[in-house]
Amino acid sequence: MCCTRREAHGVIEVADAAFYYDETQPLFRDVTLNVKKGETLAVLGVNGAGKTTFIKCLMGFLKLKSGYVRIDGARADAQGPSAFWKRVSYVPQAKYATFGFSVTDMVVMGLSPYIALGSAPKKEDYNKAREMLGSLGLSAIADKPCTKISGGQLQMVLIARALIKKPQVLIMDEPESNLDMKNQMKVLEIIKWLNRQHLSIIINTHFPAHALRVASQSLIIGNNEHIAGPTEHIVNEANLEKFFGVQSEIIRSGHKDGGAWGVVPFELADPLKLEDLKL
Ligand SMILES: Nc1ncnc2c1ncn2[C@@H]1O[C@H](COP(=O)(O)OP(=O)(O)OP(=O)(O)O)[C@@H](O)[C@H]1O
Repeated sequence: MCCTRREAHGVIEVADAAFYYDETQPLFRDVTLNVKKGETLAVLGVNGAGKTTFIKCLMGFLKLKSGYVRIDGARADAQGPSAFWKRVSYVPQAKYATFGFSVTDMVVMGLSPYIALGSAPKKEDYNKAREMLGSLGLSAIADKPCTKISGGQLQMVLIARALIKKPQVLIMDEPESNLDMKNQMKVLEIIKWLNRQHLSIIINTHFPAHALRVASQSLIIGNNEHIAGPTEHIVNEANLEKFFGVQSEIIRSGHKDGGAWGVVPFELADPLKLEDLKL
């Protein structure tokens, strides 16, 4: 059966991508991958490996040193910001809010590519925002200032802000890192549901089990090398030891919805020398 060019080549195409801050220490090079419609790619790697840098390059916040990114068939660096941000939503790592916008105002801001410059949001925009907050179980904090909610609540609000404009592509930087167990599950459920709505998603994550659960493809960025491919080939015990220096056991539960995964780390490949620590 025939398919559209986008389905064949991916909604997000990355070709031969390379980036460094310091030329002698490239963070990644020759990264080539395709994320198709309705697929999730998980990006993993140790702290400082370059995961955030990679997604900043995808969104044009940083310019690749070589290679290119295509979103929906068009070079990302050739699309105007308005066209680009109608297609793509970004959920940054939520630490704390510095501006005291209300939660509802923050979510309405997600519609900014559709609100003409100098115009105020309409009543229907606020209604959409309240509906989105309701769907994510956040109605109780709708009127609070973002400076007075927790880091995890802010993370969920930023997800609501990203989804309100109905993007084709969602890029999330460690969306579950700040969240309690239930909210982590909510984020994973949201990702799977969005895939079923044909969104293409990239998440940076520190949870290999989450990659196994929601991502059909994974990229692990390491020191001087990377690997990418189907998640079950990439996120395995050998690669967790190689790229993270941790010996672990991967366990699959018999959960009804495609299975849930557990990654049990049991030993550092390079143990700490705590006997040298003078307390
Ligand atoms: N603006 C910058 N200038 C120079 N070096 C930077 C800059 N931003 C980040 N780096 C360095 O680039 C490397 C990759 O950083 P990045 O934030 O992409 O890592 P990460 O994999 O997302 O880490 P984490 O898991 O800790 O969030 C780190 O060594 C970091 O110190």
